[in-house]
Amino acid sequence: MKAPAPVNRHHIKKPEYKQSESMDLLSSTQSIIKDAIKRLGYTEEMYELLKEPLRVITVRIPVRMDDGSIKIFTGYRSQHNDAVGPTKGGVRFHPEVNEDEVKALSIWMSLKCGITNLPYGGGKGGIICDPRNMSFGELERLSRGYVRAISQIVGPTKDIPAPDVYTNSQIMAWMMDEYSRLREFDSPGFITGKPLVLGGSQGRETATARGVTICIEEAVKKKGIDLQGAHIIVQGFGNAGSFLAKFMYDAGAKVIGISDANGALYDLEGLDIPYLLDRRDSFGTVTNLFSDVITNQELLEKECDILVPAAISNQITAQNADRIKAKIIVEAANGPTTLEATKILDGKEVLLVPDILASAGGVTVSYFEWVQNNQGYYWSEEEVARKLRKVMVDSFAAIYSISQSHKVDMRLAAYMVGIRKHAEASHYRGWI
Ligand SMILES: NC(=O)C1=CN([C@@H]2O[C@H](COP(=O)(O)OP(=O)(O)OC[C@H]3O[C@@H](n4cnc5c(N)ncnc54)[C@H](O)[C@@H]3O)[C@@H](O)[C@H]2O)C=CC1
Ligand SMILES: O=C(O)CCC(=O)C(=O)O
Repeated sequence: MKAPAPVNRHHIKKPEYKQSESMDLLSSTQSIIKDAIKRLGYTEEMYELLKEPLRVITVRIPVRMDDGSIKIFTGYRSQHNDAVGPTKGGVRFHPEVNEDEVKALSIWMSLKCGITNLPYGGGKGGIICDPRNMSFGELERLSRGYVRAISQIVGPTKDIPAPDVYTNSQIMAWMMDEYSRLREFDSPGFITGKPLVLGGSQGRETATARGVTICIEEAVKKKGIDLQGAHIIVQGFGNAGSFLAKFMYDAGAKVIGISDANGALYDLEGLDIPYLLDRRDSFGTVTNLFSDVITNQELLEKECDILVPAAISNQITAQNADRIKAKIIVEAANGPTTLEATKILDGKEVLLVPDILASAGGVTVSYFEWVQNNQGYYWSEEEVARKLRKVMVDSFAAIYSISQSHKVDMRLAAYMVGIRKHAEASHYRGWI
């Protein structure tokens, strides 16, 4: 790895898509839900219920900017299905977030909670903004404004937000503080991913990466690969990607590539991950400190044993799937691989561990945080790690076994496991 050099932002090349390929996350997820519901023997009415969220709210949030002007931001909160219990899921701050994406993400949260057997349905939120160009004060006012705008439909027994792309424990703290000013019956269980001093859980910050790590450990056993010395590429160096890279480095694997929104670093000898972790900023950016960067798309196509997309959606498509050389892909990001690409990779016998399984460690420890908040009794990091491991190992085994017995790919198997609880609960409630 070369020493830091003057900033040289690499041009971000968008991935190419085939004309016929669907990049629409909502319609893609609906088509798999349809297949899963049918294979489980449920009716068309059940599909009609579960293919869309029960509730989606769009809000407009006026925020006083530092220059004195007022800017109006648009935000969303989507609640997929609350037959099992309150809805749960993160809030992303991103310039390209939109209503359909938030709807799809809330459906995926239901699937994750179904797979890990948490007493929740799925929820998700988003605000169209670019926090990288906003001050601390502007971000605080936006976070508080969002909570005021959605306060009627969220709460510790209704819908519990958490961090996602470009949001963090500080933003969760502001949101919790705003909620506690609005509601008489304050509870830290309104939101998870909080700082430890405000009722956060040990292990939540690293939970998504821990869950991905456990999936990698299970996947290499299936493929007969030794993790020690295995070559790993991680796309994204934020909460999910950076801790994952560190866990892989600590396990003796060789992390040969990492990336962020500006480009990618690649070194066949292995990157110095602790050095990079020390230098990344709070948005998971580090490559702008280097001059010898390649593009994200070039990185994805490099030879490796394990590829972990841990950034954004639609990165592996029908256009590049054929050129992907990894033997195992573990999806830390939500929706990084299109359906067409999933089929191509399955044909190449790549073991693909899907997002709704691989990234479920985050919501699992968020659930632990909510339980600890509700009982007012806090667990050690070891206890959280032990409980998380059991959930992830059992979930991986259940999905792998369904994929083998039904001769379907791991994604469809995960949908079959994840949707069942919501279908059953909706049925028992007499909705269908
Ligand atoms: N934080 C969590 O607990 C969970 C996160 N996830 C998913 O993991 C993924 C990453 O989330 P976090 O690490 O939390 O976000 P983050 O905001 O901490 O980091 C995002 C990373 O992606 C990079 N990135 C952004 N745009 C990019 C682009 N166009 N090309 C390449 N890289 C780009 C950023 O530079 C940064 O390194 C997302 O898909 C998120 O939904 C899934 C489950 C839980
Ligand atoms: O921690 C949570 O509740 C949700 C995490 C999340 O948004 C996700 O898994 O995509």
